[in-house]
Amino acid sequence: MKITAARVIVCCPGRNFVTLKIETDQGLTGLGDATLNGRELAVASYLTDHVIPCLIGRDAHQIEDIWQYLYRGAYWRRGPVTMSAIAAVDTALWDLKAKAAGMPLYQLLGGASRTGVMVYGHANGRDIAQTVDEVLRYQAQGYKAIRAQSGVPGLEKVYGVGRGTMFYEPADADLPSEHDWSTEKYLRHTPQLFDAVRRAVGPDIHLLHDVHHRLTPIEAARLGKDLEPYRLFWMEDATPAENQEAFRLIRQHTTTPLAVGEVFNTVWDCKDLIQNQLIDYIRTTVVHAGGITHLRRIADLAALYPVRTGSHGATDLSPVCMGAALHFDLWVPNFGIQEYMRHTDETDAVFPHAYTFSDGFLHPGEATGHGVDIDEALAAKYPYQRAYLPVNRQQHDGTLWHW
Ligand SMILES: O=C(O)[C@@H](O)[C@@H](O)[C@H](O)[C@H](O)CO
Ligand SMILES: [Mg+2]
Repeated sequence: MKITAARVIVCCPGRNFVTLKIETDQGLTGLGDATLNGRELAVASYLTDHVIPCLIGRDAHQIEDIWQYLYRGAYWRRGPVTMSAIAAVDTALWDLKAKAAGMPLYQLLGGASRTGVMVYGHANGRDIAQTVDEVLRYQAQGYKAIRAQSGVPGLEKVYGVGRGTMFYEPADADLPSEHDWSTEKYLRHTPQLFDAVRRAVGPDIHLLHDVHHRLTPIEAARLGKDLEPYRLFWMEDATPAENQEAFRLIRQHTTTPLAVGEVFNTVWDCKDLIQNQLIDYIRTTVVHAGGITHLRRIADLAALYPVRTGSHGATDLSPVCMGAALHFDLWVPNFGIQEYMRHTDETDAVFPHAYTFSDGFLHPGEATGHGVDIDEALAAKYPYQRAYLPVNRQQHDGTLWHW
């Protein structure tokens, strides 16, 4: 099956998405997500100007060889732009191979290891009361796992709380908007949030929280200890993880499970975290960690320790990534949980898909391939609109901090 053409489709149905479409001489096409929030055009150019010329004429069935060619052959390895581009090619090729085999992607990976993919929803509120109401709303919809993020008294804007409650979209301006931050106010407030949430939902709902890289290791250790009475499923991105060793300090002080990795793009970013059992869940994704091919390698390393998967699934990962992720999640033996921030109706219309939600679980469906398509005519009605993620400054002196 020869690759005859490939093109990048950039669209903005409420937010920007970058999609790679690969065509073959057998009339089959494959899709891959290449969306990198706030840096979309960098990946679009990497694909169009540097990758696609090398794909034409290659055998689409040679997924591994093409992956190695694009990784080793780039010389400049790793990084979010390179690995998102490789991921898009890899995902499209797995889509093609499963379609050519006449089966859903999860069957090609090794079949279903579970009946469905447990997901967690995002309950966000401007304050504790509204966040509790949102958590109860998700519980009523059948979610078994719910992430809670709320505004912090004294801070105007914080991560995870957007305009309204149904959808949170962090890329909110033509140039980066500025948030203010106070670790002290956050550390005082968050245990109160989870005391109220746990009292409201009872003991059986999995509760999650995203610190979003904001704390130092010792501050993260303190928060982990303060949250222990509320039995979190995980505390995510407790501290920036370029220094993987930093998690050893957190690990020494708390039994609150730790998750990290949505910004990682190869196994090298998490090798030490996994091998030293400094985390419990690895959050790497199909779109940002080199596609299905590389994500399997990360999951296999994690399975030795035993670290489970908990892939990122925010609105800025397209339905193409979500579809492929669900096939991966249904198969992978050391599955933990899948984030499901949901997309808007206009996004879902551009990306028709086979996956379905029921009673707190997603299922990828039985369509061949990953089961997600793109309506190119509709996508063309939503041209790219530059949008940046915010930046964050310490409230007391304006120091640029982690967003
Ligand atoms: O866990 C999460 O969903 C967050 O960390 C994301 O919303 C993240 O802020 C965005 O994906 C960044 O583009
Ligand atoms: Mg996160």
